[in-house]
Amino acid sequence: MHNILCLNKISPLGTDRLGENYTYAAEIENPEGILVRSAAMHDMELPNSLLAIARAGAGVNNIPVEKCAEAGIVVFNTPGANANAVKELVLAALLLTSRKIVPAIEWAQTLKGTADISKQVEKGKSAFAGPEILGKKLGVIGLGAIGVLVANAAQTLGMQVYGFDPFLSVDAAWNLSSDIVKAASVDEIFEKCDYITIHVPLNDSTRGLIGADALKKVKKGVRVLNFSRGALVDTDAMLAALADGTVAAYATDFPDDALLGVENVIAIPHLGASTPESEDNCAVMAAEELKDYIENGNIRNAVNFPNISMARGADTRICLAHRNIPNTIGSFTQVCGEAGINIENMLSKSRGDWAYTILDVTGDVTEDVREKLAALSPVVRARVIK
Ligand SMILES: NC(=O)c1ccc[n+]([C@@H]2O[C@H](COP(=O)([O-])OP(=O)(O)OC[C@H]3O[C@@H](n4cnc5c(N)ncnc54)[C@H](O)[C@@H]3O)[C@@H](O)[C@H]2O)c1
Ligand SMILES: O=C(O)CC[C@@H](O)C(=O)O
Repeated sequence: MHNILCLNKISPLGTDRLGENYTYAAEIENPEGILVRSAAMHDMELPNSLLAIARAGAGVNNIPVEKCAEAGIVVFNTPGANANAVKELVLAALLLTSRKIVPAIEWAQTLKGTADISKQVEKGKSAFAGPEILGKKLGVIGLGAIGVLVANAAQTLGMQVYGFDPFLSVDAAWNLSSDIVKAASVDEIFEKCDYITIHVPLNDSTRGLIGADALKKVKKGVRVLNFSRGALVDTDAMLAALADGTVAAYATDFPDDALLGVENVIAIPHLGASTPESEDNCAVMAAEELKDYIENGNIRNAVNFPNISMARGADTRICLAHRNIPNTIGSFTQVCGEAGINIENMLSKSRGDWAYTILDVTGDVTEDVREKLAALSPVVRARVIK
């Protein structure tokens, strides 16, 4: 029986995929896998039993990814599985930041029980007028799974869309409408666009992407949308820009105390991925990634080890997570050779500092052999699957 710890509520469609050999719960002894959404894991003690963490979602900034690699724990995410849900909320936010819909609805509610509501409506509505998005310039920073969908959809709504992504993938380039203008720099987006939406991961190089410097370059009255992570936008700088009218409206999926209650801030409680469809998609993908890794040692959609999959070709599989340094594979074959183990099939892949090798073997892979492999200095995890 494989134990899976669920740190957040995970759609049953996903947990059902694990099958009868799995037990999953919010509290469980010796978990081999963790299923998580946004739960903060940086201060969590990682049990020795833990082989993998699957993030049912895109952002992995809640997980200590490098610490996991050092411990031989593979971290997965579910690329694109919630992208449409986020795209739809971003489209809503384009309109919410334009047409003052939220304060207008709140104001309309205050009319309840008062006299001659239709007259008051006609008199009061001018306070909530706002521009159309048709023909306006939208800058999309980050053209991954979400950014591409947002860019293409906004273009079909009649916006002039500028995109910026210095690491654009080939897949994203294929999916991006040819009408999207390629911005030469992020500054071009800041300088030209009436609306800016960010769809990049939070990391050391993107933290504070929209801060005081960026807000000095933007067009007056720009509308900013942040459905990626709160810390991508410097809250103090944003509050100053809202106060002096540099930013006409800021829509964020990541409210903080300083933003709540501020005029022209639309604060949404992290609802980007909260649709049944995306919760199902993410849970299914995460569960399948975890199951294939636990049962076969295959890696699909990891963020700290290479993707690597091989059909099972012998009774016993040895999986080695290791540092990407010379002569490591030679040391594996030497240990196997000395133990009389024959390697039938082998696959090794690297990703930056880390690598992963699968050996399908015949012969008796004893615990002693596994320990010898685990003791090799580049190896962070040696696993035998029979
Ligand atoms: N609000 C929500 O509920 C919700 C849901 C899903 C994802 N997210 C957030 O959105 C982010 C993006 O999700 P995704 O699925 O599109 O991820 P993705 O990995 O498919 O795309 C991210 C893109 O950002 C690009 N990028 C990285 N650094 C950049 C930089 N400095 N400038 C411009 N582009 C840069 C990458 O090249 C990549 O194309 C996630 O990391 C997550 O934080 C939020
Ligand atoms: O799980 C969620 O609700 C949010 C997920 C989202 O922030 C992500 O990064 O995929």
